[in-house]
Amino acid sequence: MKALSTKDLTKKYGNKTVVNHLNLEIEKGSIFGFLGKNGAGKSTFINMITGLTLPTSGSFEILGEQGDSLHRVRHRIGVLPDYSTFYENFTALEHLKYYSRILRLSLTTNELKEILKQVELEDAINVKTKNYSFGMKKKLGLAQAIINKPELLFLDEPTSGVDANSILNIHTLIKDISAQGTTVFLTSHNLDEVEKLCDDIAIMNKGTIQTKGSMHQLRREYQDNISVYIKHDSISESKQIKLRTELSSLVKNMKVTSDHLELFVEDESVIPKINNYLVSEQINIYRLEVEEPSLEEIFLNLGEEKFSA
Ligand SMILES: Nc1ncnc2c1ncn2[C@@H]1O[C@H](COP(=O)(O)OP(=O)(O)OP(=O)(O)O)[C@@H](O)[C@H]1O
Repeated sequence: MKALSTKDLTKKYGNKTVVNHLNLEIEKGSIFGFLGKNGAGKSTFINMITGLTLPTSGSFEILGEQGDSLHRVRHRIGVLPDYSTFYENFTALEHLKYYSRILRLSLTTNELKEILKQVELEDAINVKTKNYSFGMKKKLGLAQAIINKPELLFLDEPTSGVDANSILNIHTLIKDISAQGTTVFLTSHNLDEVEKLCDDIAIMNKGTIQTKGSMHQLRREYQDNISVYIKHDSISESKQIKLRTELSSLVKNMKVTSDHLELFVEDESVIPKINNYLVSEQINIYRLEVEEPSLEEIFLNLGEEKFSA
């Protein structure tokens, strides 16, 4: 079952089409990465799905309900917006108490403190949010987004402005939340983060989806060459020459040395063939490493400018 599916979802501001007939399906239980350059239309898309702005045309279904009945599933959704605003004179705990009352959740003070602990705000529970840093506000926004144990959680840039240690903690938290069955919809300009966390990815460009698929599919689709490094026994000069000749039909490029091979292949299906050949030649292999292209390289292959936050 899908957690979210959109059909020709479109948003125009005046003559400008910001989201253009967008069709997207998000599998339940997945961590979905939604990427795109500044101004691609990501936040506008989230705003439509979470009811902050109305679509110009098209439709969507969220947690089994049509988009125009969003109010029926609102309590099953969590949202961390790009920028959260808080009452300056409220402490973090007062905020969560207030928010849990709005959502009619009967959470005890200890339960609320536990949520603040999850986002590493346990030392700042009683500090007024006017004294919070940008990163602390992000964490409080995250606490607010997960307070209702949502089935579908939207995270808009969850780690921007957050220090390195806290980023690791937030990644662990996202994985834990996902492991408990929550579907996570994540936007981020941090490609390493997306690569590390997300099962499926869509890349948006000028209001449309430029490409989508699992990390594995995208790698296969956009990689030019697969780099293979093989460390082996020391071999003689004549054996190196023989290797060069035998491998030339399998690989695109190669460097043959006495104790290792550096190969570039077009298709991973030739890797077992290379391995079998080395074994048949009684060359002992100590290490075989296949280097896959990173998400950043996939972007470069898409003809996109290098990403920056
Ligand atoms: N309320 C609005 N009125 C007019 N234009 C808007 C409005 N909101 C967004 N836009 C325009 O829509 C386009 C897409 O904006 P959006 O914020 O959705 O992009 P984004 O992909 O989330 O970008 P970023 O990564 O910078 O957050 C931009 O050109 C923006 O100026």
